[in-house]
Amino acid sequence: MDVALKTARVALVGNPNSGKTALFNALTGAHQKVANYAGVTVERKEGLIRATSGRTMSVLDLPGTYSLRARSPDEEVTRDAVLGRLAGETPPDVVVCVADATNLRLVLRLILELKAVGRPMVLALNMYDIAQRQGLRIDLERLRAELGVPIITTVATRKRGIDDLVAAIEDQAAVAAVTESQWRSPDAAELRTAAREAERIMKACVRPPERPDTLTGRIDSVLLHPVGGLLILFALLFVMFQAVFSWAAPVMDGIEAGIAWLGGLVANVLPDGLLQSLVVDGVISGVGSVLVFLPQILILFLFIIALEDFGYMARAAFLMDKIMGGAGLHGRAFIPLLSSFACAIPGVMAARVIDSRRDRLTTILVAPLMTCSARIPVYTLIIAAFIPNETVWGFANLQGLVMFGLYAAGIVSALIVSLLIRKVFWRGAVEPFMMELPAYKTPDLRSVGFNLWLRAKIFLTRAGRIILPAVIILWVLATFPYPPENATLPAIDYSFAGMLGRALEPIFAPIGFNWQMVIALIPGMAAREVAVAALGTTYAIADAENATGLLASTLASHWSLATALSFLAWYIFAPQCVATLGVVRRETNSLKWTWIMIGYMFGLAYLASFATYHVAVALGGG
Ligand SMILES: Nc1nc2c(ncn2[C@@H]2O[C@H](COP(=O)(O)OP(=O)(O)OP(=O)(O)O)[C@@H](O)[C@H]2O)c(=O)[nH]1
Ligand SMILES: [Mg+2]
Repeated sequence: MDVALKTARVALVGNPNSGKTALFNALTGAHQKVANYAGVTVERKEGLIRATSGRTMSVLDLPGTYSLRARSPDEEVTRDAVLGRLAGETPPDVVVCVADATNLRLVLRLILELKAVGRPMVLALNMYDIAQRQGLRIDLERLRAELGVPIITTVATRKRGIDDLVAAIEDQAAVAAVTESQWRSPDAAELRTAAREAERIMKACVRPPERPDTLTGRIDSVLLHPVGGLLILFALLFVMFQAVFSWAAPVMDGIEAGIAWLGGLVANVLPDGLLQSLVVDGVISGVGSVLVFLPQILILFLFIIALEDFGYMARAAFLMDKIMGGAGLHGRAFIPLLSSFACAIPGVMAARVIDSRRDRLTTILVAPLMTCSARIPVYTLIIAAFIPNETVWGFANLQGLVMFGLYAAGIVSALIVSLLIRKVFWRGAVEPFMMELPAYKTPDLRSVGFNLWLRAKIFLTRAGRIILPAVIILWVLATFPYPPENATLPAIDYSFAGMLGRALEPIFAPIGFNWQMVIALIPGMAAREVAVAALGTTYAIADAENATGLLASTLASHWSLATALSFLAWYIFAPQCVATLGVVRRETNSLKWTWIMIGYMFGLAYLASFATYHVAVALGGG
């Protein structure tokens, strides 16, 4: 077969945080996650390049690595992809080594290793904008001659140099590669030779920057200060949760009013009866009760995305390292745990950056305790209904403070649980922190905006794919069978849902849950925010007079404070998300550990709710 006609396969390889994914996105038009810290990409992602010549090539984005001598599962993915060891895959036709032009020293060794593999290669000198701003002088001609590979300078985030890069890749794709991958793990002497060679090339080709990045150092002396740094971290978190409540309030009121208006409108248009009930009590109340929380989720993500782009997250990891190490967590567990604030699924996957299986398991087991964004609707609903919106100590909003407390409860229990895991299952020292601190970058407004839009899309898609079907099923269960002629109780009491709720109620009565809550917990296993939708549906049907009222005020009139607090405690711990359990099963490759996680989380949830309920009742909250 003609080489030129075959779809060439291209692999992007390079150090962590060198801009591989940004380049992948620029080449393919994809929107994979890009952030300013090492270890963002943990699996291979494939895309298509359409060259101006009309040719298409497939391109692989890979996890970052410093060497082909892989230690952690994510680095193994890269090694195996480069060497063509993945099942059913041949080695790539062209390897594109993506280098951070401002940080060539480390990548040179990787380039030498990659050259030894013997695939046709292109070097993309990325972040060239920063190199130029710093006045870093790289002798490109000399470097090209030393390395014997074509070099293209790129600015992935601005899509600069992309056409040249594609052209260079096409040229290399025409070069016949050696058939066998020749790489084998080097011994100590070879490693030393390679390091010396890299150092020599570095000296020969790169002049130190005229305007070195002193800003990063100056900012770090403040943000990484052992005491001041931690205070700033906590202040940031505090402001974040205050903002989640105070900034979101007006928009949420608007959305709530819109949903109530829509419900009223549809109720007028549709005739009384089953269809009206399905649309108004089921779909609009249920889905609407979750949609209201979109502004809060976006505000939270605005903070997270901006801090990630700025380069703060790796610093936060550095600051937390002592505390995490004390609790038996690996230094590299921070990023997986941080990702879990969005959702435990990417968090559990991000644990692939940890090389020791035990440390990885510990991280995976506690990741779901981090407050994922699906808990926000549950937390906010209960807080809005039961915690007064008042200012304490003259500056802090009480609702924001409670939210902060719930997040803190998740973090603290993750630390305690990992400590216990260490005590019960294994001992031994944890590895200290080992992550490069990236240079600070001004967050790019367009990419922050775009990432927020992606978040909104994820949230809305969940509302359509998970919440909508769940509320429809629940509506059916809560409506049928019809009550008997001489019924004395509300109709829902005679329905399947009512029967189920009543049957399971005794299990949950000791922790203060009523049967409506029990009903909400069952579809709430699919995903946490479904519980809010389910409460919306259940109470809309059960409480027909109040149906147009807002869910928060309905709950406030039906639950005691103790019940509400107990429900919050339940949601800190309970493993209410089947998708996470599936990913834990896949990533640990062990049913045993999945069950251990389910068991300990339900156990903690029940205990915490029990204690919360009884303490609250004793203090007069019954
Ligand atoms: N100024 C500038 N920033 C860039 C450039 N390319 C990437 N970045 C930024 O560098 C950071 C890292 O980019 P990523 O694409 O996530 O890096 P990666 O190599 O995929 O990182 P890992 O997946 O963790 O290995 C992000 O903040 C990007 O916005 C560039 O050419 N110029
Ligand atoms: Mg990446």
